[in-house]
Amino acid sequence: MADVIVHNIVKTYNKGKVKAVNDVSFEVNKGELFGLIGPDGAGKTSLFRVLTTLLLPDSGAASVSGCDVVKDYKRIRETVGYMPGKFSLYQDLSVEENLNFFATVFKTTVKENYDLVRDIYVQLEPFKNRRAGKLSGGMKQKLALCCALIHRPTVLFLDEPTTGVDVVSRKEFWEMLKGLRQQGITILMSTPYMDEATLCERIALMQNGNIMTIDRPDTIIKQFPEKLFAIKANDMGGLLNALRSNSQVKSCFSFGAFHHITFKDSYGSLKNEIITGGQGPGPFENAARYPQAAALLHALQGAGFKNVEIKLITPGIEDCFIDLMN
Ligand SMILES: Nc1ncnc2c1ncn2[C@@H]1O[C@H](COP(=O)(O)OP(=O)(O)OP(=O)(O)O)[C@@H](O)[C@H]1O
Repeated sequence: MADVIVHNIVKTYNKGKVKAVNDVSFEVNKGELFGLIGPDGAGKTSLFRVLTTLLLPDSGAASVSGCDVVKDYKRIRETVGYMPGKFSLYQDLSVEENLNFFATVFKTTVKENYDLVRDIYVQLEPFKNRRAGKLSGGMKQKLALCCALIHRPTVLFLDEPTTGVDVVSRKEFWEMLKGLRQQGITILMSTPYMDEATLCERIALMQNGNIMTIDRPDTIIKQFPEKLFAIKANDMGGLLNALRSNSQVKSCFSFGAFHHITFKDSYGSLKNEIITGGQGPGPFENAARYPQAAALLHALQGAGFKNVEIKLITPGIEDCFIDLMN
């Protein structure tokens, strides 16, 4: 059953000049962990603000736990939890005071719902008298999550909860979300980090106010339409230029230690073969099977590149995102 229903929502700013959310529709099932994945400016915050009744949509309809975001806004405010992207707790109040404050606003007590936040709050307890403004980024994030949960929401909206947080805290945060899902809370979270996409049950890839695709992360990856290769050499800057001007290369993007490329010829009968895993580092081996990759290797070596390495890889969500954008 759908807990969040979004139907043709449009949200514009500046008298329609900026289209932040462009006719977006999707549903989030009860108890699901759903990710809205997209870069800055994609429209994630605007959509969250519509769903949490902080902004009115220009058109379209949406409901959360059966309540309409316009007509039933009071009910939604009582039943959902919202952790905004910007830290929005009271910096001058202590950890404990912030939590008590949010519990009181929602006409409940910390004691009443402590079981829901206990696993998170125990990590904050040693600092319970510290002012929120003096907490580390990871601790602020945990406190904000506790405050968003303290009234036992049915749906939790988390707007970029891991942005600007260190890697260890990000990992811990995802562990906490798994725990919350076991409690049956529906979670809708947004993130600009593509690597977090695979931690969600389903994701929507969003760009310029539009949803490009919605599905399970592994399904989106399987739908990547080409063979993808990772390539590196001694001169990565020169390699990028060489690849982008090579007539056989269809797309080329820099991905950390490698560049990712696809070829114009998708290898005919191999096109629909599912790639099950990366083939590990090492020189490109199967020249007969992938003649264009072998030819490219040869051409690059001929052009003076050293230590050229090409390997067939499984695409990641970022590869899929770039492919859908083009
Ligand atoms: N109050 C506003 N007035 C005018 N334009 C706005 C306003 N808020 C957002 N926008 C614009 O709407 C578009 C979508 O912004 P939004 O904040 O919803 O995206 P986002 O994906 O959450 O990105 P970010 O992480 O940067 O917040 C952007 O072009 C942004 O500049």
